[in-house]
Amino acid sequence: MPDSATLIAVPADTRRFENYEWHAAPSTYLTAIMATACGVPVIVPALADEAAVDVVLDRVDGVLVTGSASNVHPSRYGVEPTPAHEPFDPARDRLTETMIRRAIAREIPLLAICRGHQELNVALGGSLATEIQEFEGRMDHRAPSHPEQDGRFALRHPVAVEPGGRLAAIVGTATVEVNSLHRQAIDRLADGLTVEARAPDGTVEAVSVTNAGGFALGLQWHPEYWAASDPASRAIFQAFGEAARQYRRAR
Ligand SMILES: N[C@@H](CCC(=O)NCCCC(=O)O)C(=O)O
Repeated sequence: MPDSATLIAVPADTRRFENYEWHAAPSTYLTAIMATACGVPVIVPALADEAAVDVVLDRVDGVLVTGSASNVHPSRYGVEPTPAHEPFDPARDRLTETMIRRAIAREIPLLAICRGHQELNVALGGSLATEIQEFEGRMDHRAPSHPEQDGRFALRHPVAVEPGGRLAAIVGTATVEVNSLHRQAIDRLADGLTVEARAPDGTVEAVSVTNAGGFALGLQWHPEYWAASDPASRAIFQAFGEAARQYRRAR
């Protein structure tokens, strides 16, 4: 049951269809916010400038940065763009960079998923690697080719959770089985981030903001997809919702 007083900002992707440009977010994230975090999602268009982001952040209790098929523009982490880095969404890049930095500065609870996890690293000065499946010793983290979304999310791999870390305190287990739908990953970890979980090939699967006063997590996988059924995914969304309610009560 959503608590109508707890608002979660969700920065939008831009998409073009039916001859219009849309600012949108996938419903899997919005549903997990409502049903499991028990908050109300507020999609923020990728038109918002810095002043508008501040106005939004004055009114929300959490920020959830979604995954996306698009990639962070490599110029944001000092790399020349190549066709392998495409597709891009520069409007989203601008919005999320501002929103992530400001949410952290204000200690607003932050949950950054997949592209969001990568954006968190870039916003704090880290870099990304692309086509990681082509690197020696790395796994293929891309989604299986399948006509149904359940099939694309079906392939699981384990991640080892750092003992004593912030993620470990939420999921309560040494490993979690995660889905995997990405071809980029953290390369240089930003100063200010702590690794919370890794895949068997060393890929950074989860991070926290080291000095964050509250909830500030990035996850390379998609807990939103299984938030209703998988205990670790549910625990992550419940902890995020609880952090947002605490933030609302405190402000
Ligand atoms: N584009 C980045 C981030 C991956 C990501 O956010 N995936 C979300 C799911 C998209 C889908 O449904 O395929 C990368 O590839 O690493």
